[in-house]
Amino acid sequence: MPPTALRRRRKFPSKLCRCFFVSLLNSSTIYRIDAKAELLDEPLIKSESASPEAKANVEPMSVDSEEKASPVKNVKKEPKDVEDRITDKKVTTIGLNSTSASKEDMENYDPSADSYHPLKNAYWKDKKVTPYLALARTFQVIEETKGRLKMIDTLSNFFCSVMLVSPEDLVPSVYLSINQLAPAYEGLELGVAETTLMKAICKATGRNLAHIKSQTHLIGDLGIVAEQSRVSQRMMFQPAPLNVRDVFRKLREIAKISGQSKMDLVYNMFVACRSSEARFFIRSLIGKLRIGIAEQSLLTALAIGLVKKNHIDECKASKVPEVYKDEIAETTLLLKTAYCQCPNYDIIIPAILKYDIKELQDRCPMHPGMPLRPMLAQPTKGVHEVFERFGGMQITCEWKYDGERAQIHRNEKGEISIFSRNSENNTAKYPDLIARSTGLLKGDVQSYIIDSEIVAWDVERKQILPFQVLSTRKRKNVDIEEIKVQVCVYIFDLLYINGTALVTKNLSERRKLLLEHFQEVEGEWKFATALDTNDIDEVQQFLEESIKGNCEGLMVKTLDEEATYEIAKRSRNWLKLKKDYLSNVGDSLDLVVIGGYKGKGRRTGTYGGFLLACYDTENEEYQSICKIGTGFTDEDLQTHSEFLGKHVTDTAKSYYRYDQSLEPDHWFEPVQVWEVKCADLSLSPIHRAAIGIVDGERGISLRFPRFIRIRDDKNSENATDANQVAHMYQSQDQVKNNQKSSTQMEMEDEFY
Ligand SMILES: Nc1ncnc2c1ncn2[C@@H]1O[C@H](COP(=O)(O)OP(=O)(O)OP(=O)(O)O)[C@@H](O)[C@H]1O
Ligand SMILES: [Mg+2]
Ligand SMILES: [Mg+2]
Repeated sequence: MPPTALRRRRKFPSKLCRCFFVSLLNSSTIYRIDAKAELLDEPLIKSESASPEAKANVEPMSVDSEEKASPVKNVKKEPKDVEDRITDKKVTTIGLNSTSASKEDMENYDPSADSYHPLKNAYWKDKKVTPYLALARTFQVIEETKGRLKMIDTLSNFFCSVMLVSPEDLVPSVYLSINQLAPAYEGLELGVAETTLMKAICKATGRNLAHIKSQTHLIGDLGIVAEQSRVSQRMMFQPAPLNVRDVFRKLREIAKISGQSKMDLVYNMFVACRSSEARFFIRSLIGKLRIGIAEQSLLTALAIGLVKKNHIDECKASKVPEVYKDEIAETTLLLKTAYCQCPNYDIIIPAILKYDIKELQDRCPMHPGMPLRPMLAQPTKGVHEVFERFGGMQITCEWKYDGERAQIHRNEKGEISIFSRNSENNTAKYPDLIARSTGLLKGDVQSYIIDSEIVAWDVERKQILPFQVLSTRKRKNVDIEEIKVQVCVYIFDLLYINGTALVTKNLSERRKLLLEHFQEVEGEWKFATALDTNDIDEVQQFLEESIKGNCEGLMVKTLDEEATYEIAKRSRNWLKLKKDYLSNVGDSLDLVVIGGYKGKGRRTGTYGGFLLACYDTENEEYQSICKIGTGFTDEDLQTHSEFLGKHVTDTAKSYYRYDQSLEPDHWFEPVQVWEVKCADLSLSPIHRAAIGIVDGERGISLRFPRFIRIRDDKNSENATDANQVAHMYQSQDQVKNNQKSSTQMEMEDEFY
């Protein structure tokens, strides 16, 4: 079955549309806001000698002490006097054009409510500056939400409000929602040590360090401890309320400075935090927001927010949800596609606000220095399958090198950047490549982007070394003098040259330009060994040669037809043919470790087994696929236990799908990906991988899974996708032949 036929219908747009419509239709409420109440949002001074009138307008000094780490939905009733100030006096009824925010609006801010109206409920609309509190409350409700669709809808409501009333805050709001300070590839990290934060919290709240430490140990979250500690905070001056753009600016500043001034800045910001702001400010600094919003959810939320914004005025009963469903799906696709070639919100967001979404791809072009999502390949299990797929199309076979994918960029200034498969900036890892990069050029080359594989190289024997050798190379702060593992780069594609993107050209043209502008240097820069042939025996022989040449097998690619470079796609125009998978599964899987089982016997003191999951990109959830206890050395288990022990969570994440019978001793955050091989894939009554694709009730599990290695170059959203799992299951011979063996009960590994 072709992979497209495996795709389930996307469920979420219609549900989201429903939420959207409910929220728009319920939005005719008339709001009562006290004109005076806006004063409550200003910086206030507590003064014992203040006049009674003055006092009436002053936020009580104890406001923090009244705030609890309570969910937004259980908003505490204000004391009568405050309530009076908001509602009793000078009550004015206003509609859409309200100009002032009431404390009530602020306290009740809940973008997850069915009645939420992105314009009417954006209580900051008169000031046009987004309060950090609105974002923190959004995070708070998202954290309490179970379903991913609802989480995304909530975030889209907030984004829509920002787009409508304070659009210049959209960039910082987006970065804060995924806890980044800049595009991921710039690698700007906060790096504030937990003890520094604890000290700042102590100083601000008067609590002692031992207390904060023990609370953090107990609760497992310094963010919550920080929020609760603020109950004891007393101060003469209530600092000005925080807003999104200042918080973002300050976080960037914090990332760039060190020592006492860093500590002071953290302290000053923390003191100004109100209610849940403290929780999320501290979590941002730690680097774990814990709201479960990652890149794909964020992009979906942005797209939905954009559609909501575009229809904010015209949403009448005459507009049927179906109309929006398609628009949401199209907008999401266009946005995600543009993001693959331009993963930079500083560029994308102003463009979506200014131009039609259909222009986005042209408005945000690729350019050197900014990684694009690499094209990926489909696994196959034999030369015959390759020929079945490609029919009469002209193909080329290239050796498949087993190293690390590298997208190498040179901009007009001559600066070189190297990006991993996962678009991480690996430039600092390869100073040796940068030093010798001019040797590669032939003729007039100012800028380029090449696609390649870096492999470890034995300089004396002049041969490729296994991946394991490359993985021992230092990752950061590499000093060129101290490099022990030499590397050679095997180039297989050219995506950009001298200001022109080549991704829409065919491989044969791209290859021609590659050979025209670049040259090989022995043991440093090589073109991937290739053979253009449509002869099945020659392909078979070339495969054998590639194995003798220390490669994994072949990559088979179309040359002229259907041969463009498909950014971010797992394309059927690139097939991988791996020697050791020719007869069974076709490929290894890259799975996320979501739980650990305590070891027994020899494995006491470490985890003895783990629960693994694949990633379902459509529902954005992790689905259990197998338990694993094989393939680990004692040292591996030690390393895994130490690392994963730092990422234990109290309960399973709301976006983990598993059967109760699999409940591990510890759940983990989805932080690590492992490459795993298995004997085959079978239908499972317990596991949830690809559930609903192949079978409505049963998922798919791996039989005899074996740990191969950690995939540092993949994050958990790059793990093997549910559709890939389904495809691998379907491609097995026994399934194809409809034999019953695939329905046998799973055989789990023993962990002892
Ligand atoms: N000639 C080549 N053309 C393309 N890719 C190559 C070539 N030689 C080696 N590679 C590497 O092979 C990879 C594809 O196969 P591999 O099984 O290693 O993928 P992966 O990194 O595990 O990702 P996935 O399993 O998600 O496809 C490419 O990403 C690239 O790093
Ligand atoms: Mg590889
Ligand atoms: Mg792989």
